[in-house]
Order: sequence, then C-alpha cells, then structure tokens
Amino acid sequence: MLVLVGFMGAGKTTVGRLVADRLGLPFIDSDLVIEHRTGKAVRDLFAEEGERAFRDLEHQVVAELVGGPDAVVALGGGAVEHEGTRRVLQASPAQVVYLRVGWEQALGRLGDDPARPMLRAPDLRRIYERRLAWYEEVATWVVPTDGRTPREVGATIIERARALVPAPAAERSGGS
Ligand SMILES: Nc1ncnc2c1ncn2[C@@H]1O[C@H](COP(=O)(O)OP(=O)(O)O)[C@@H](O)[C@H]1O
Ligand SMILES: O=C(O)C1=C[C@@H](OP(=O)(O)O)[C@@H](O)[C@H](O)C1
Ligand SMILES: [Mg+2]
Repeated sequence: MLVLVGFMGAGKTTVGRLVADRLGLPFIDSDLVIEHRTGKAVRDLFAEEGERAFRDLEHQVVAELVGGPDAVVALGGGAVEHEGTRRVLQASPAQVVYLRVGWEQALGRLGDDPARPMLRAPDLRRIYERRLAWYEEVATWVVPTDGRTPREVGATIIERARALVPAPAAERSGGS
C-alpha cells in the first residue's frame, strides 16, 4: 500500500495514477471517494457543510482506505490537518510517500482552480507552512517534485516501491 501526501499541486493525483498503472495496483483518490459517497463536489461540500465536516468525512475515508486492500491511494492536501488522520497514517503499515513541493511551484501548477476551495483561504501561505511539519511527521519517505515531471517523480517512487520486500505487503492484503 502506497499513500501519497503533500500540499495541493504536489502531484498526488497525477503521479498516483501513473504509479498505480505501472505497479498494476488500483488507484484510489480520497477526494473522489468522498465525492462519490456524498454525491457532491469537494467545492460544494466546503461551501455547504464547511471544512470541518469535510475533514471528518475525509478522516473516515482515509481510515477505511489504509485498512483496505492493496492500492495506491492519493489523499487531499489537507488530510493532515486532522489529528486523527495523522494518527491513522502513523499507525498504518502503508508506505506514506510525501511529495514535497515548494510554495511557488505549487501555486504555479494550480492557477486559480475553482475546484480547490482552499486556494481562496486568505492565510494560505501560513496553512502551507503549518502543514509541512505534519507531512514530515506522517511520511515514511519524502520525494522532491520541484523541477521534475510527474513521470520522473513516478519513476522514483516505482523504483523504491519495487525494492521493498513484497512478502509483508502480500500478507497484509491477502489475509491468510
Ligand atoms: N511534477 C509536476 N510538474 C509539473 N506539473 C505538475 C507536476 N505534478 C502535477 N502537476 C500539475 O499540477 C496540477 C495539480 O496536480 P495534481 O496531481 O492534481 O496535484 P494534487 O493532487 O497533489 O493536488 C495538475 O495540473 C498537474 O498536471
Ligand atoms: O489542501 C486542502 O485542504 C485540499 C486539497 C484538495 O486535494 P488536492 O491536494 O489533491 O488538491 C482537496 O482535498 C480539497 O480541495 C482540500
Ligand atoms: Mg489531488
């Protein structure tokens, strides 16, 4: 199980899909699970129910996913805001891959995407800074992404994932 964390624009969704394809694993994006489950877009959930409700839902979904079958799982950039979610990640045997992105590169990649409500937070820079320590805290590895293409980032992850001893992962997902 690989779980991708990092700020918006780190490439969790893009790189996660690439890596899953190459490893022959299902790709799951927690934002899409939340949207499917609620029947609402992330931006509408934020607008109608607020960030707190979104984080609680995200916590439940992340806990289910990391306890579920083997997959590559991309989280939303704010998942680490929830203390319980950080605990679930730290307690999990999953490889938690932190895709690190610098502030300027993140903003450059994102533009003013209306699907990402947090981009309009007036204190976004402070939120970015605050999350950095949390990403480090939950990560088992850190992969830099600045100045690298999604394919290059993906290749680094695949190389390391393939070097891991496969037996424990198979035991974890296989049950008996
Ligand atoms: N390494 C990268 N270099 C340049 N652009 C990237 C990179 N990774 C992702 N992107 C672009 O940044 C935007 C956000 O990527 P996305 O995968 O949705 O990030 P996240 O899920 O971490 O928020 C997309 O337009 C994507 O094509
Ligand atoms: O950083 C955040 O608080 C968020 C990041 C988004 O995911 P990405 O990191 O995939 O953009 C999504 O979960 C939601 O808009 C909130
Ligand atoms: Mg994403």
